[in-house]
This record gives sequence, C-alpha cells and structure tokens, in this order.
Amino acid sequence: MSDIRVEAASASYTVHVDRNLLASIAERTAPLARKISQVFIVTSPEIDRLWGAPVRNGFETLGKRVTTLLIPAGESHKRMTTIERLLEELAQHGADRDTLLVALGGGVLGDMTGFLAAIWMRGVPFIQVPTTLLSQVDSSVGGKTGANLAAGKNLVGAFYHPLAVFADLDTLSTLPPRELRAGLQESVKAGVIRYPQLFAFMEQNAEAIRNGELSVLQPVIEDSIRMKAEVVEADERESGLRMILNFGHTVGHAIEAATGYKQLLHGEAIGWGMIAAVRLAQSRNLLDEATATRITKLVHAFGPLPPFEAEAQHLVTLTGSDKKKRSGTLSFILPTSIGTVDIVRDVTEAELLTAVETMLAEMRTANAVTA
Ligand SMILES: NC(=O)c1ccc[n+]([C@@H]2O[C@H](COP(=O)([O-])OP(=O)(O)OC[C@H]3O[C@@H](n4cnc5c(N)ncnc54)[C@H](O)[C@@H]3O)[C@@H](O)[C@H]2O)c1
Ligand SMILES: O=C(O)C(=O)C[C@@H](O)[C@H](O)[C@H](O)COP(=O)(O)O
Ligand SMILES: [Zn+2]
Repeated sequence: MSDIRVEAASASYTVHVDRNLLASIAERTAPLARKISQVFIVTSPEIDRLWGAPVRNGFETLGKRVTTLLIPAGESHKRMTTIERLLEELAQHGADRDTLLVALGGGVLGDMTGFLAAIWMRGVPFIQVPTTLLSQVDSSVGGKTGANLAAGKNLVGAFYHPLAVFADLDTLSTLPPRELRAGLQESVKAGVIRYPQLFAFMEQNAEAIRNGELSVLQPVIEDSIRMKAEVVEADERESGLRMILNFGHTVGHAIEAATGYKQLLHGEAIGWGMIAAVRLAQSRNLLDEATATRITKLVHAFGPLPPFEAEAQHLVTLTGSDKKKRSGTLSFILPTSIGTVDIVRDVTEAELLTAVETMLAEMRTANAVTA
C-alpha cells in the first residue's frame, strides 16, 4: 500500500494505491469535502456493473444522495457533445455547488469528469477512481482534463486537480489484456524520460508485468505516479519541464486523430509515437543505437502495437495542432539516454517526415511478418 502526495502549485492531494479501496472511498473523502450533500458518479455501464456498487454504497451509507451518470466507453465519446449532455443531466438532477463528482473508470472518463467538475457552476470538487492501468499510472494524476475536437486531441480542457485519487489494484482484475498492455506504454514513457530504475525493472520483469502480476505491477504503478507527481509539482502548467510527459505524444496524438480516435488505444498510439521520436533522436545523433534498441524493444514487449493506415505527410500535418507549438515552432521531446530527454525546438518538417516514414516502414514490416 502506498500513499503518494502531489504538492502542486494550485492543489495538494494524495494518490492512494492499494487493493480493496473502493468500499472505503466515501469515508476517506468525507473529511476533504465536508459540505457535500450530493454525489454524482460518472462512469460507463460496463464499469458501473463491475465496480460501481461499493463506491455508491459507501456514499449512501454516509447519507449522501447518489446519482450515477452513464456515458458509453471509448475515446470517440471524449467529445464536447458528451460534456454538454452531462452538464444538462447535472442540471436536471439539481446539482449545486455542494456537489461532488466521482470519476469511476479509465482516462477517457477521468479527463471528461475532471473537465465537467471544472466548469459546472465554475468548479465543484471531484475525485478520481481510475480503473485502467493507464489511468492509474498517468491520467488520474496531474490535473489535465478535457476533450478532443476533430481537429486534434485534448484541444479543449482545463487544469483542474482532484481532491484525491483512489487507485484500487483489484479493479485491474477485469481489465482486458490489450488495455493493460496499452497502459504500460505510459510507464515505459515514465522510465525513458526520468526514471531509469523503472525502465530497468520493466525490462527485467517484462513477462510478469505483461501478464498483470500484481507483485511486479504495483511497483511499476507506484513509480510511474511518483515520477509524474515530481514533474507536476515542478511545473504544473507545462511551461517547461512538464513537456517531457509528452514524449511520444506529438506523433501519437496525430495517429489518434488520423484514425478517428477509434482504431488504436491511446497507449498504443503513444507506443508508435515513442518509436518515431526515437528515430528522430537517432537522426540527430542524440541517441546511440544500443539505447534506441532498448527503448523500441520495451515498447514492443508490451505490444503488439496494431498497424494503422495513414500517410506520413498527413501525420506531420496533424502535428501542427500540438499544444506544445508556440509562435509556429513545435517542441519535440527526444531521448538522449534512458532517463534523460532534450526538449528540441528546431525540428524541421523534413526531419519529422523522415522519422515518421521510418516508423511507418517498421510498422509495415512488422505487420508483414506477423500476417
Ligand atoms: N489527463 C492526463 O494527464 C492523461 C494522461 C494519459 C492519458 N490521458 C487520456 O486517457 C485516455 C485513455 O485512457 P484509458 O487508456 O484508461 O482508456 P479508456 O478510458 O477508454 O478505458 C479503456 C477501456 O477499458 C474499459 N475499462 C476501464 N476500466 C475497466 C476495468 N477495470 N475492467 C474492465 N474494463 C475496464 C473502459 O470501459 C474502456 O472500454 C485518453 O483519452 C488519453 O488522452 C490523459
Ligand atoms: O500530464 C501530462 O502533462 C501529459 O502529457 C500526460 C500524457 O500522457 C497525456 O496523454 C496527456 O493527456 C497529454 O496532454 P496534452 O496536453 O498533450 O493533450
Ligand atoms: Zn498519454
């Protein structure tokens, strides 16, 4: 069991990582939200069926009025139309400022519920109850909330932190293996950008981690959270250091947009994006071949990364809506060793195109071999 603190500029909170947490969430939240009279659990029908009851019962036992708001699973629903529908439902159910929102689910639900909490009556408290590996290691921590537009990933949103995060390891028992593996890509990212000991641990225990064995998964989850907490504490609003959490995301987000947010899971797109970034780093002589191979090998160890159809030039064009772009210049997070990265601001379109073409060629070769 671990309690990891996040001391960010605008908020401080605890990320609880443990088994059998769901039933005690209400009790643990009560001292943090004394005025709360109504609770809205935002989840999907599937997660509600699997894990909703203990969370709901906990709040009802404390005498709170609990309403469950359901949204369908999937990245394609992470849209403003869903947010607007949820806002209307909050209004219909008489939500006021003494309302607590509970995000019960993966990163899609967490990002949207956080945004909902940020804008409902200009802000009400919320807690994160992440039930995917990805949301436990990354998305529930750090206060990035929002939704996608057709033009690009997470283009609308707010920085808005939860009151607390409850990562119950038992919820991972029902997670489909593909979702678990996709989430591990964010932990590979964590290792590459800042935690070499985490990267080495993942290399040494790849098989058991991939199989979801809690004895090895738990330290991966806790280290990923610690890494993210450190970065968010140093740079909450991504004016500098926090950009490193975007390693693999510039091309990864372009892949998600190019495939309509439907074909690849976020973690899988980030896996391909990290490979493209590795190729870019190599082309600039920032990264030696042996280290590049260690990174791509670990990415593939948590694959297979599904192939997808997209033109290299189209992906490069889509990177134009990246939020790290300032005054027309895009910043790239390029690894220089296991545990260190450079933020590079002078990557040309031609260089990026070559790296994306290399990644796509590797994808086609891998696909041809497995087909
Ligand atoms: N805010 C951030 O800092 C941040 C960080 C990383 C990723 N993200 C965002 O997170 C999203 C991806 O999150 P995700 O990978 O959790 O995907 P997700 O939220 O779509 O969940 C994946 C799938 O798993 C199902 N599921 C969830 N928990 C389950 C469980 N315990 N048992 C069975 N099924 C379960 C869901 O219903 C869904 O179908 C993306 O939108 C990404 O942009 C945000
Ligand atoms: O918390 C962060 O900062 C991250 O970049 C974490 C990423 O894993 C996550 O996918 C995030 O949603 C990306 O944010 P964006 O600002 O690039 O849309
Ligand atoms: Zn991510």
